[in-house]
Amino acid sequence: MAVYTDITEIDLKQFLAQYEVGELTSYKGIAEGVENTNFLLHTTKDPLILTLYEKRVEKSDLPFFLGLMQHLADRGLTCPLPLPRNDGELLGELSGRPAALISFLEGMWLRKPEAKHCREVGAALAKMHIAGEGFDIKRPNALSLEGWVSLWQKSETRADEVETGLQDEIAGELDFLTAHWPKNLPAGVIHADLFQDNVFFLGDTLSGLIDFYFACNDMLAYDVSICLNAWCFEKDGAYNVTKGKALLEGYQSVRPLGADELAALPILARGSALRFFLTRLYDWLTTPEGALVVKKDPIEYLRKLRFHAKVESVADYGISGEPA
Ligand SMILES: Nc1ncnc2c1ncn2[C@@H]1O[C@H](COP(=O)(O)OP(=O)(O)OP(=O)(O)O)[C@@H](O)[C@H]1O
Ligand SMILES: N[C@@H](CCO)C(=O)O
Repeated sequence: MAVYTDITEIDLKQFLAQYEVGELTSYKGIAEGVENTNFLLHTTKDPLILTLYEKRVEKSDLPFFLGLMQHLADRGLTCPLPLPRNDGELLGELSGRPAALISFLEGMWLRKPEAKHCREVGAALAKMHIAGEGFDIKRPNALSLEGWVSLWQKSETRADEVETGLQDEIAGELDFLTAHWPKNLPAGVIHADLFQDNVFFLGDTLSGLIDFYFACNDMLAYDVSICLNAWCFEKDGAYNVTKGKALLEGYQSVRPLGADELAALPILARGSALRFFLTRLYDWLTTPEGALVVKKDPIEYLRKLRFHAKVESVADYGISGEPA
């Protein structure tokens, strides 16, 4: 459960008085998610999401995240919209945390996605990449190579508690990725965390994307590799080539990948697996016992990393290496 910060009804009502959102009728904490605190609010008008931004969100990044949602929604992408306060500001404060009200998006996330859903996710990611063009605030990816090295420095001495031999393996991996990380691939605004719980469906139809709080500027194909990792492996750790093919074809039906992007996919996927391994490892080692949050398994991402390290070409992902 991720309700890190509690709120009182009195404080909430004072906070809501700064918006044109009707009268509060009920509110409850949302158990899902690991990063921020979310509440579902019912009012005499529309339902709303209240987000209190927690440890990994820098307050200075919030204009990027909130502005991006507005930019994408203006360009037809279905995503939540931050609501302005009466003074025009998108950001306020509640219980000592930066806080925003966000429009409620209909839909549910899928526990057991199939290939047809992966195809839709690929297409939606490509649409997001195109809709992100022209967004004028920049945010470098804080969780790319340099960020990985500093995260690793915080965990490395305890890494072998999770699996023997990890210290050497990850140090070697970081050296490899540092030496071979692609440069000059097409870049733009990426979501950077488009996992199952951040994509809503109504029936089999994708109804919207949420949680833009890792969004940043980076290589577009890196975002594709994040989705391959998040959507195309089974619980037993096996890569599902049918899902991978569907996701990549879905993406390319909107934005074909160049030959350079296709060739780089294995190393990008290796890097994105390392990124989620490292944040999960850090949380695994630092989250106190009894904390009301379900810790995510770092080893799941280590297995994915090892899979990509053995991939020889994109044919292993289920598509040809020729640009579509
Ligand atoms: N705009 C929205 N409309 C409807 N439900 C939402 C919305 N935003 C968040 N939620 C609900 O809150 C949950 C957690 O939200 P979110 O994924 O943004 O949290 P998080 O802590 O940042 O999560 P993560 O662990 O994915 O980074 C979602 O799974 C969804 O149920
Ligand atoms: N999607 C991330 C958690 C949110 O940042 C993970 O599964 O590790």
